[in-house]
Amino acid sequence: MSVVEIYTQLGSAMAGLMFVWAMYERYFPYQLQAYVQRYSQKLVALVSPYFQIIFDEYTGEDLRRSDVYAAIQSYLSANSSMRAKKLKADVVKDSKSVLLTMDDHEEVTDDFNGIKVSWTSIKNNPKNNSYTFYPELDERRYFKLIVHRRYREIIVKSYIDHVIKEGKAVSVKNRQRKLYTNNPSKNWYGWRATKWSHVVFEHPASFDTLAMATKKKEEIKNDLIKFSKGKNYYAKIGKAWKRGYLLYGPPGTGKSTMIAAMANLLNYDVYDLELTTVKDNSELRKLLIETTGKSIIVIEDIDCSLDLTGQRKPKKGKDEDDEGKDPISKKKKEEEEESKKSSEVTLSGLLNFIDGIWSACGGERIIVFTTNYVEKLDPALIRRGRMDKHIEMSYCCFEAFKVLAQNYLDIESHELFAKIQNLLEETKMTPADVAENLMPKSENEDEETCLKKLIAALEEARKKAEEEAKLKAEQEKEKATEEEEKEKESGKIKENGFISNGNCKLSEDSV
Ligand SMILES: Nc1ncnc2c1ncn2[C@@H]1O[C@H](COP(=O)(O)OP(=O)(O)OP(=O)(O)O)[C@@H](O)[C@H]1O
Repeated sequence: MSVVEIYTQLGSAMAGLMFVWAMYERYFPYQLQAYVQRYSQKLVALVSPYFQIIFDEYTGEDLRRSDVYAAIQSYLSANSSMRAKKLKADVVKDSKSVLLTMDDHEEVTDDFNGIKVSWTSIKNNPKNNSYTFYPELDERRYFKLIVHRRYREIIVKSYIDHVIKEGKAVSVKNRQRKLYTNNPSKNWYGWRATKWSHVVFEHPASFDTLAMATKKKEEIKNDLIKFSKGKNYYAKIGKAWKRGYLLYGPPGTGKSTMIAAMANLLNYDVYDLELTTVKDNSELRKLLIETTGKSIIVIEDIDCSLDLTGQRKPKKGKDEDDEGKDPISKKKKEEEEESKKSSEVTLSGLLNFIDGIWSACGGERIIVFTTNYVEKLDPALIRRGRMDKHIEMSYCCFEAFKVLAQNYLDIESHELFAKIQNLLEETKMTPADVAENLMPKSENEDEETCLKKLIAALEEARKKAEEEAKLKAEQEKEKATEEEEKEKESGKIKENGFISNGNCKLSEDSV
């Protein structure tokens, strides 16, 4: 047989096969095709020396995106970008870098201790969109891992763990951190539910720019780092991997700035929990479960968030209050009532949120409360173990000022520093106020002008404080004199044997 004849026969055989395949795809019932595919795969698996593992993108009854799939995707994106022929590009992190992932139906090989494995990313489109009501639900993506049977044990026991661990580390490095907040929203049935929504977290604060005494700052930093590396330690002592911080101090002392610095140091997400929009304890628990690991859950101004006494005020009878009211004010009152009762979160609900059995789900979470009035808080809420570390954010000291001078004016020392140091020792000024004075307001304002501005503000604050102290001392003196006079008066009456009772005077014996 000549070469030409061979090619002719091969060509017609191919054409015939393609025709049969097209007929099969088009006219063979879709359900039967699935059977054929399944059994042919089983047959291949029986004779093939390779075995395969499938990792679906969506798993579980509620079809949640699988963490394992995401980890594999990250692992392969880091390892395949030099080998895969077709890559997909995604922009990450401040739109500055590009993340390359394997495109659909691409195959790459990986090497694990000398064992060759093959990964393929597969996307199955629905066979026939017209059959399905929600075509996109039928789309399936998965990774297929193929490896020789003889390495089954090592792959199952070590390789997959290695891929997931590495992949998670890559995701953490590449991810954009998020700032979540809970917003009330109406669901389909009109019920109000509060849900997390997020924006990209981009606060520039860091421990370097945080104005605070160096020793205290280092202590907090070390505590945070120790916590973030403490997974095994927490497991060993049988404690959930979480830590509570209470930040207290006057407004403008850097409590919010400290939270941002914490998140940036640990590379954590931030969940800013607005308690007043949480309906009740079960909704609070739901929000907690929805938070992810590597996160800081913040409740700012906890003292004014809710009436967390653990006791609800008794509700008044409706008619009792509403009588005689016009419909508009009645409606207004109803709305007010609605918003008041909108949060029925109790102290015990919040305590459960912090360290109840549910709080252990997920792990690696920091809970931060901030308050301007620590003395107002229920001791149960802030006892050690719940709020493990209490940090006082106080007025600006000289060390903190030096950080601000470096941040705002790029200077480490100046002849006016000594004067500022003396003034800061005598006067209370928040870092926010110091920062405001140090910030140049125009191009003409150089460092000296800004430092002089701060000195003037400090002297003004000292004068005000002295006047206030003088006034207070006078008031106290007046009060003391009044009390003394009252005591003298009552002493005189007692001496005369009478106690004054309004208009009439009674003898002591008759009382
Ligand atoms: N310790 C600090 N270090 C650096 N900057 C600070 C510090 N304290 C305050 N600031 C500056 O003052 C501004 C206000 O501070 P911040 O919001 O962190 O204070 P706060 O204690 O959270 O106040 P509030 O109790 O009113 O919420 C910040 O944007 C920051 O620029």
